[in-house]
Amino acid sequence: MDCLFLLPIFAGISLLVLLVQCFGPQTYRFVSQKISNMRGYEAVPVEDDEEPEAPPAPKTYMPSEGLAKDFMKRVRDVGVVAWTFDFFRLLLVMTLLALSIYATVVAHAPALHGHPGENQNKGFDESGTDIFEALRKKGGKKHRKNRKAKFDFVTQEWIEFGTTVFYAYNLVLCAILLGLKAGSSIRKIISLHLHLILFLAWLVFAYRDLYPLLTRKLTPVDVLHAPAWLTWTRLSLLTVTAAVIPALQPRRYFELLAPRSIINSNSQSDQNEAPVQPQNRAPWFLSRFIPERESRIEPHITLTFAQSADGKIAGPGGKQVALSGKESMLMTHWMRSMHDAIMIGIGTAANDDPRLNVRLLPQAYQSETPQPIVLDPQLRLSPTARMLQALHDETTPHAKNPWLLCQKIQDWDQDIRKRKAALEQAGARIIEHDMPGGRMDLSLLPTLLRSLNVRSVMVEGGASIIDQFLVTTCNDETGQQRPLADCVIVTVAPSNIGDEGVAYGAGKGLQAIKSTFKGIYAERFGQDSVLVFQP
Ligand SMILES: NC(=O)C1=CN([C@@H]2O[C@H](COP(=O)(O)OP(=O)(O)OC[C@H]3O[C@@H](n4cnc5c(N)ncnc54)[C@H](O)[C@@H]3O)[C@@H](O)[C@H]2O)C=CC1
Ligand SMILES: Nc1nc(O)c(N)c(N[C@@H]2O[C@H](COP(=O)(O)O)[C@@H](O)[C@H]2O)n1
Repeated sequence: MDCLFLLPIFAGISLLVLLVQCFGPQTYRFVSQKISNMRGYEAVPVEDDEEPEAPPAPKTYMPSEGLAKDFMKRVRDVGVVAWTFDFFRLLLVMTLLALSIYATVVAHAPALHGHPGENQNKGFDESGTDIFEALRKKGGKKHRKNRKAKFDFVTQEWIEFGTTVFYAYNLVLCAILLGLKAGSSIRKIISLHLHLILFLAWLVFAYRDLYPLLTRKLTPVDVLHAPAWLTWTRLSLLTVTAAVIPALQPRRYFELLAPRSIINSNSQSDQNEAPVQPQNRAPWFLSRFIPERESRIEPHITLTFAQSADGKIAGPGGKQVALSGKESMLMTHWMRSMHDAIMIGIGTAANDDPRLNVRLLPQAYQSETPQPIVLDPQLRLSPTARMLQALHDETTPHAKNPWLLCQKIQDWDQDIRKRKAALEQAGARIIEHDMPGGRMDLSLLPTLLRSLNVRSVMVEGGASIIDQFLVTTCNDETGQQRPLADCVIVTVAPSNIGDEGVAYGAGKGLQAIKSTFKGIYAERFGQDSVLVFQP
């Protein structure tokens, strides 16, 4: 079999794998949710007069600023240079596709070279490149009468047709890539597929046409079937597409080579300090405990917070304290960027007025801002909260409309309804949930997250939320009980707050974590120790 037949096979395998990678986890989640719903109905009989739960409100996206501006924003997110490389690759693949169509037609025109086999020893007849003449003959009256003959491809025609299909598939992937968000998992997957199959195609062509040049007896295979200029043009373009572009295209993590600017951008007082390197480790350190988005099937829950050496998370009266140093704070922002959502209790939202964004990361990562979720049973969040104001601030274009999880609305008085209207007006999305006694049963959180299409959440406190996450369990896929949090990441600062500070875990601090989770890792970030616990 001719090894060029491998090209459409590569495209077919890539398409299948791509479909599994893109839709496999969703399908699994959908099926397992249906199964757990069915199980739930068996265990808890639904009362007759119970209202069926309303479907979740449609997703709120950042408002469009017009096609041109949205497009420029997307290009800036990906990086102008990286995007230009992608665009250049699209043009090259388009040219390769056109040349393959041309080669198919050449192979289809017997006037040019007859059956490929006939030319095997003498090479392609360069004088016969009047393709239009050849086509005219091929598509003549006699030929049209016999429709069947039109599809009567010889091997060489099938080979070129397969190559055309291969490039058409690559062209579709290149075009999709141009429109995808920076850092999205689907962008990473498609990019990997493109790199891999184009490189494999290059290997096949190199074996056919370059390897013979190193021998004394062999002739480049494709020169036997097509004009030499066509063979060498295709090989050169493919070399640029499959080898030069992937080698030269800037990668996102390159920016980490300039850590000093990232760290100092936020603080004047750091100017005279010696350069520090450890923050470079943050994404790699965290990736050991926080799975990649595309590999998540069940929602991943990370519980995280900072504490003083004496186990306090805030000062007297709940006063917010900057416990994390700049290195561990940067690590926390990396952690935020690695989750779909970030969740806090309304106590923290009211007390700290947090922004919950990734502002310490380089520009290219700003689009990785997680979805803010506030557990706010009575809708106490202020409509002027910073996370709502950010929606109307030009300097924070990636701010996401916060979701407020509140109790079901039927018994609500006029005041709460007014607050709801004001919060919605300010950009919040209100999600109602059963909260008997004003508390949501947190063991149902994975189910709720699945229904909201959230694959991972970083829970950032405060005290009451931390306490609940340390003791709540839920069912895993096999029905076994397991801790709700998949991992607990604690930044321990080398300072004491004193007895008046806000404690967690009934005052036991790290001991409370250790009773359920095993300490598995400790890493220094600047002056702070970051401890990781898993069940
Ligand atoms: N050092 C750190 O890393 C952090 C420190 N903090 C500190 O924590 C303090 C705030 O802690 P808290 O007052 O305990 O507030 P919190 O943030 O834990 O929120 C408590 C409120 O959330 C709601 N809530 C709690 N559990 C719920 C449930 N299961 N279902 C529905 N709603 C629920 C209730 O309304 C409750 O009053 C602040 O002083 C803040 O500075 C907060 C976050 C991180
Ligand atoms: N990692 C960490 N270190 C500290 O020292 C902290 N005080 C906190 N607090 C959490 O971060 C929120 C503030 O977020 P923004 O900086 O405004 O984005 C605060 O509400 C706490 O959840 N965390």
